[in-house]
Amino acid sequence: MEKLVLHLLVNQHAGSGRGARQYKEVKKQLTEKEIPFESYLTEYAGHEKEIVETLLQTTLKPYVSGKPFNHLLVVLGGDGTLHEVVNALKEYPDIPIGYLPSGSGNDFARGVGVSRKINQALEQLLSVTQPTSISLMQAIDVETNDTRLILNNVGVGIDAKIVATANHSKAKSLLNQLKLGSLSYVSAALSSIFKQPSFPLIVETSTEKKEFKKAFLCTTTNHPYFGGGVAIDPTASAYTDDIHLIIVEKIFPLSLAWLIIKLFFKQHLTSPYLHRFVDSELTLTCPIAQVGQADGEELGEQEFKLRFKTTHRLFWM
Ligand SMILES: Nc1ncnc2c1ncn2[C@@H]1O[C@H](COP(=O)(O)OP(=O)(O)OP(=O)(O)O)[C@@H](O)[C@H]1O
Repeated sequence: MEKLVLHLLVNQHAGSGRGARQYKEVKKQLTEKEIPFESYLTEYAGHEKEIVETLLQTTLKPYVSGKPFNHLLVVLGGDGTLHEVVNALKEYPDIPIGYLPSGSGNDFARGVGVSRKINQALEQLLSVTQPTSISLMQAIDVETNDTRLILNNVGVGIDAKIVATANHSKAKSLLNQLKLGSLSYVSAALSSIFKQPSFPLIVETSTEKKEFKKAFLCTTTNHPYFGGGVAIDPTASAYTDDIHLIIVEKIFPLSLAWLIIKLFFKQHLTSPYLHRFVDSELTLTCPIAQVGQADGEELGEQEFKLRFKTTHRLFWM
């Protein structure tokens, strides 16, 4: 039987340089184990798509059970890099993707159970013999019909502001060097939380329509984690078709502080200030411009009308 060739798509800048260090370790391990591999290093944001398009023409094939499968695409980077690759392969859900998390937050790895220790993640990857189907969200812009695949979550309001603050903070790089990348989201949260205004929001599920006049946090999630390991909905799972939406309305600072404490102890879902919707399909309308984020990538400030559905793709895990 031919050996599986790994095609490593690497963002060396992920996790403020963690990607480069982990790539070195992975190369060493693969060479020692005599596992054949090719590397493709991203040189700029968006380069992932071009690399994937070239590989699609030359190398990548869908997985068919019982047939030889010789070339595996493996992403080494953070959630943002994986998001780009998954979207570049939107039309090819049967081409499996392996993943070695090297970002700051690594929420997808947490959500699907991939180790955030590089050697263990590599061991996990190399022990896989057949791919697993994982549920992703589709975020469809109702006006334009543009569709993005989402690994983790889409946020409007405070979590998007936290993502933007973390992405541009000098502390992120320092905290990543100290292997405390997740804390960059905590420090961004502390500096953004009292600046975020409330905004109106309309939620439509298959059974109800609800309007919020003063929403503050609005996160649609595919699995429990956002913001580098905060379990925003501990009951969500990337192995089911349910989409979980969490909304928190603007409340007094003391009540908010109490809710945040409960969040860290995973006791927040029972709070009267928190609204939770679970459905296989839902629509979210924010009629005034707000900041948004998708898998930690900034969507800028805009009005949102998004329909969420689920879909599946194969991962080598
Ligand atoms: N060579 C590169 N130079 C600059 N940006 C890059 C490069 N390669 C990829 N990118 C972009 O960098 C962005 C962030 O990458 P990624 O999310 O993987 O790392 P991170 O932000 O450190 O991790 P996390 O999302 O877990 O916090 C992505 O949008 C990706 O497309």
